Amino acid sequence: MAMFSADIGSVFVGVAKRFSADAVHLRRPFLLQFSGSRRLYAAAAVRVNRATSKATSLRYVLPGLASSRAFLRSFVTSAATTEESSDVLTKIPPDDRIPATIITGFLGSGKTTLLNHILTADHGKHIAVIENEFGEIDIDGSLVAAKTTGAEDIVMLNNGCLCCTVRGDLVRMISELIEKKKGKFDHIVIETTGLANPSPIIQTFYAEDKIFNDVKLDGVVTLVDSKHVGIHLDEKKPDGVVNEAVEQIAYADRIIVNKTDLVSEPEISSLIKRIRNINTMAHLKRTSYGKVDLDYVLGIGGFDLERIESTVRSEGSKEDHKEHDHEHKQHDHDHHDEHHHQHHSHEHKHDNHEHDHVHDPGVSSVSIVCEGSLDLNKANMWLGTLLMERSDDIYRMKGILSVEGMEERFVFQGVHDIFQGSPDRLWGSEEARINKIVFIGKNLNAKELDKGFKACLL
Ligand SMILES: Nc1nc2c(ncn2[C@@H]2O[C@H](COP(=O)(O)OP(=O)(O)OP(=O)(O)O)[C@@H](O)[C@H]2O)c(=O)[nH]1
Repeated sequence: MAMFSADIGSVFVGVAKRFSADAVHLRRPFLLQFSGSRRLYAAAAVRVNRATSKATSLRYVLPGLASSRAFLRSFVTSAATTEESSDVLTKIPPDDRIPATIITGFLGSGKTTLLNHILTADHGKHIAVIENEFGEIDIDGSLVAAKTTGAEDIVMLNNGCLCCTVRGDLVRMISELIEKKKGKFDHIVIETTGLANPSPIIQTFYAEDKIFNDVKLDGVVTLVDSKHVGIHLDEKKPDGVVNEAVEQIAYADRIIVNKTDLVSEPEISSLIKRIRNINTMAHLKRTSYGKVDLDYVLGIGGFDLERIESTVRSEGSKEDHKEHDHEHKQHDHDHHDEHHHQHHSHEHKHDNHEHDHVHDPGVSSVSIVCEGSLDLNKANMWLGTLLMERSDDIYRMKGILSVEGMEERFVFQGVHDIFQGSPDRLWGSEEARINKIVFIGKNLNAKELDKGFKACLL
């Protein structure tokens, strides 16, 4: 069990076990534990390390006192690797990390257009931009620079795709930005190449201490070219090769269906259905020339435990219309969303052949909604085993859980093998304890997930 040098004795911390190089299956439960009697908890954001026995980082996100969520703090642990014992040093920086937004989308989908829209809008933010151009000439960089008034800094990442060869450069650049310009900008926007798979970029924010300590991932915004995306979604890739267009949709927190001026209404509707089949969690908007409100793309808290509710509640809603833009307004529509949510979940559980008979390469969303309380040990075992065995295929997940003996709801989110969870508000005395989980991933078996989850209920 890990030990913490910081004064968190009163905090009951669940610690994931570390695994040796050849460990494929859990020897002990992947674990979150709670002290039912205290309202002070630590949550664990845990990177399950299957691939290496070298020291890596476990991350724990400490919500601080339950009443003061604004003090969400993070502390990083550098841990030894033995399974049974590890000395963990903790640092607790204040939660003033700089938010970073990833803008992705296939070639020509409108990423630079959106970026220019962001940079030229009147939002008072100082934005540092990281442009990833595939090739030696930074065409996008000059396009952005030419039109920019709001960018504090534009850094080019050339000669490679952010998702593979230049990931190290991304780390270096963000570190340099922070070292040299900290305080001069308050948001980072990263525009990926059209061929980037967002996953490794997302993981960089958790895997790299240098970044994690100073920067928090705010969200993944995916532009979709309504006119051309169909061809890319249809493209059959060889085994083991990802379809970037599908992946970009799957990882998104916000989907912007762009270039709607070039297609008919029925085409847009059919595309939105198809997108929803891949990702039910993201908010979605249709537009042209990337014209969306800035708070739709900046400050969205897509990886923020405190905002999970808005995702799982609105999950399944077809589209963000004007009146659904803001979270506080979405709450007015709870009943509607809830209803739709459950209905949607049902569809996926029993019929994966819905929605125009489209089969994007095995990437889909699965929702589980059911009332009851979980046996903690069983839930730990189930979730832990699932992540150990399937984390490559589970792109993103979010949920709100009811755990037996716990007065608060437990909220969590994950990206592959990174898991982050925390108790949040108390369950209401009259409130039905309804668990909600959404998975987005490859080859998900809805029935199996549903069965596995329900077997953890008391
Ligand atoms: N008709 C139409 N054209 C658009 C729209 N949005 C962007 N464009 C145009 O589409 C072209 C590509 O837009 P960009 O913003 O450069 O797209 P991108 O995703 O940055 O492109 P890459 O960097 O090549 O991946 C440009 O000529 C834009 O002016 C739109 O909504 N409608």
